[in-house]
Formats: sequence, C-alpha cells, structure tokens
Amino acid sequence: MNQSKERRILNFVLQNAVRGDPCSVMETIDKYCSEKEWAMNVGDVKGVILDKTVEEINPKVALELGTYCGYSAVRIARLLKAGARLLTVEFNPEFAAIAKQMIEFAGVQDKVKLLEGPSEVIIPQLKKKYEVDTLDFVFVDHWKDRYAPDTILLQECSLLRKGSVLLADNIIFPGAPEFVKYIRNNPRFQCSTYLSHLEYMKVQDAMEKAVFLG
Ligand SMILES: CNc1ncnc2c1ncn2[C@@H]1O[C@H](/C=C/CNC(=O)c2cc(-c3ccc(F)cc3)cc(O)c2O)[C@H](F)[C@H]1O
Ligand SMILES: [Mg+2]
Repeated sequence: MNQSKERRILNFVLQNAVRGDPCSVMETIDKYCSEKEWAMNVGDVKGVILDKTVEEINPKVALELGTYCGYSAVRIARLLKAGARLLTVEFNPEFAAIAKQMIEFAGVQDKVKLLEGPSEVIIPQLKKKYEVDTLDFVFVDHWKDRYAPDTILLQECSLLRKGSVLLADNIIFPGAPEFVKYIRNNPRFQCSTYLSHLEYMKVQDAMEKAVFLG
C-alpha cells in the first residue's frame, strides 16, 4: 500500500538529516515541506516565535497538543534545560509512531514524553498519571475547534498557575475563532497576537500568546 506523506517526510529525515542534531532534523523537514510536499508543521517562520516564547519562559514542564510528525516537539525540546520535560499529545497512531522516530532520531527523546491518546482524555490524567503539578508552557496546535474546550479543561484540572503561558498556532489560517473569542474576552488571560506567515507559504497567519493570570 502506498506510503503516507508523513512517512515520506520521516524517511527524508532519516536519509538526509544528521542523527542526534535537532536543528538538522528541523531544517530537513522544512526543506522537504517547502520544496516537495507541504505539511502542517509550525515551520521555520512561526518556529522563531515559538523559540522566543520557550526561551523567555524556560519551562520546566511543557505540554504540546497535537504532535503530528514531531517537528515542534523537536523544536521545543532542543531548547529545554536539563531536567525540563515536554509532554506531547497525539491520538493518531500512525502520526504518533512517526513522531516517536523523529524525536529519537533528533536525540531529544530524554526530554520528550509522547502521550498517545485524545487530549480530552490525557489532560485529566496529567496530575495523577504523569506527575504534573502545573504547566509552565502549553503549545496548542491540534484541531482548531478543540483549542477553546481544552483551554477550559486545563483550567478545570488546575493545570495552569499564575504566569502559565499558552501559545496557539493558526489564529488566522485555518483560524480558531471560538478560541480567539473565548481567550481575548477572558479577564483571566493576558493576550497578545504575533502576526506571521503560514508555514512554507506567503499566506498570513498568526500565533496567540495567552498568559494565565491565576
Ligand atoms: C482533539 N484531541 C486531540 N488529541 C490528540 N491529538 C489530536 C487531537 N486533535 C488533533 N490531534 C492531532 O493533532 C494534529 C492536528 C493538527 C491540526 N492542525 C491543522 O489542522 C493545521 C492546518 C493548517 C492548514 C493551513 C492551510 C491549509 F490550506 C490547510 C491546513 C496549518 C496548520 O499549522 C495546522 O496546525 C494531528 F494531525 C492530529 O492527529
Ligand atoms: Mg499549526
């Protein structure tokens, strides 16, 4: 049966990137997805906004919703200090398998825990099963209609503390209108919008940063 696009991306990395070098893995995915097949990685342009946010927060415990091929998991994990960890959630088994290999090839597997399952099931398990107290940083990049419900769920599960930072991808394209409406009118969040471009395209996109005020 013919290969998936995600499998082709992984194979291109395994054949062309430098094992153990996260930057090489990111560059190789970006090269493939800008030259051969577009894919919904956060990419190199919005990736800089993600980098700056992670470096500013220097999170001990980070969560990612929507691993996909593992591009942003590698991107975030490479910036984490010793002892810090990223929990990344993916419910598609094929994507989870690909992301696992991508993360291992990049050499960041000691900092990343890939949790296979739906975010709505995993989030309520984070405290007891995954020994999380509160989250310092959350990268939101899964189905766009799930951004708002999962942000509410994070609060209901007391996983956010004063100063926890959410960074949400695709605020313009494909867009997450319910989330934007919810978060910008919510006095418990301090929001800022980072205008940018959709991965590998000239199309406009943006990321929303929301700081939980407690
Ligand atoms: C709902 N709970 C979930 N739990 C665990 N994993 C999940 C869950 N929901 C999805 N996943 C997992 O998270 C991923 C989903 C990413 C979705 N991303 C996008 O759709 C997305 C789309 C575009 C886009 C832009 C232009 C265009 F012309 C077409 C598309 C650009 C982007 O940057 C995106 O992030 C993965 F696929 C899914 O299994
Ligand atoms: Mg995205």
